[in-house]
Amino acid sequence: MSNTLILLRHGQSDWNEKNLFTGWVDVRLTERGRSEASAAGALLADSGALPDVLHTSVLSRAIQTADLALEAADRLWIPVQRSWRLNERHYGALQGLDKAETLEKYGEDQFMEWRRSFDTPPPPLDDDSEFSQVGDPRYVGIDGDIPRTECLKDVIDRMIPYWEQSIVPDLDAGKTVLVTAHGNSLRALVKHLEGISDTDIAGLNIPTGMPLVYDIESGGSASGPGRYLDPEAAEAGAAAVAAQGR
Ligand SMILES: O=C(O)[C@H](O)COP(=O)(O)O
Repeated sequence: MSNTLILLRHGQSDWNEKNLFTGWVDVRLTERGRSEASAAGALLADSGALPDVLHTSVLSRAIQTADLALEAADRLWIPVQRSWRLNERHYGALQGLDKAETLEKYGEDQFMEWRRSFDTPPPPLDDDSEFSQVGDPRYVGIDGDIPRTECLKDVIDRMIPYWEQSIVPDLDAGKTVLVTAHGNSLRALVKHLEGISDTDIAGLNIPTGMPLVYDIESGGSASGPGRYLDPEAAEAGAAAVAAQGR
């Protein structure tokens, strides 16, 4: 007997539209992002994948996306748990930089190493940067320090404990679980669920606002690969993410 897990990357954000590295900077959805989120909720309702519980990051773009999707699916009332462990990868000193300018300045290899390598973080962000999260009240009580940069491996290390301790128990209790999060925190979770290698994960891009559904066995293993509810739109969205900066 398996239970349903729905992964949903937030809709287009202001900084997605402007082509800026975002990470932990708390930007909001664009109008297009809001429509993507509502359309995702309508898809959930149409497919009968109605969430019983929501897990989100503590970043507004994921929270807005969940609210809009759940409104469209008439499930605004479900219980919610939020955790910084589902946040986007901290993009270090790249936060706030233009992706195309960064590609031009540092070249393809360095750009892709920072963007998609498994274990090379970008340079750390200074605490006095306008894009730093030091002092942000939502991170009071965070165990350990707020990251100043992260690679994908770091995201896996801080996200998997939350998966195991908070999300898997909901699935094991028979609930349909919606997780609204981010391009790289969801890449980390998909890598874990599908056993994707450290090398091959570089080729995986998660589109904005496209529900990705897994059947999860007791204990948290996926019974097969994830399936997008709208595979054609998801493929086009993933290609657009891959092409950012170009
Ligand atoms: O933080 C960001 O800039 C995006 O959410 C993800 O960016 P990426 O696709 O360049 O990793």
